[in-house]
Amino acid sequence: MSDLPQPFDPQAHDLSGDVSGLPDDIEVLRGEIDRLDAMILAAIKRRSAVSKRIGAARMASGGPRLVHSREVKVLDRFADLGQEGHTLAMLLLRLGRGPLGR
Ligand SMILES: O=C(O)C(=O)C[C@]1(C(=O)O)C=C[C@@H](O)C=C1
Repeated sequence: MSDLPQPFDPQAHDLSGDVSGLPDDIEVLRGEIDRLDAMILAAIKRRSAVSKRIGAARMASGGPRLVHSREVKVLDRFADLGQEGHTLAMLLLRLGRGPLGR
């Protein structure tokens, strides 16, 4: 096995929306939320770092800082969460590209 970090594999985790198998125990349910928040935070940090790497690589080869078509794809991905999904996707894009206008 390589020592290189492997791409995130969502299938290695139970991320299904069906929570009917969980017990009606607030402590257990809170534990699940804590576990998910830790994963979400780690995933957001990793996404931001990967996004910055792409931006740096693109700009190093003379490309633009932003790619509108890719941003539209990201926004589409979150569309099933409605307006909140749009807001969330915009926040993810902002975290990855850093402050604009500098
Ligand atoms: O996919 C790219 O080309 C990226 O630079 C990544 C990313 C993103 O965070 O998803 C960031 C900035 C671009 O405007 C579009 C998308």
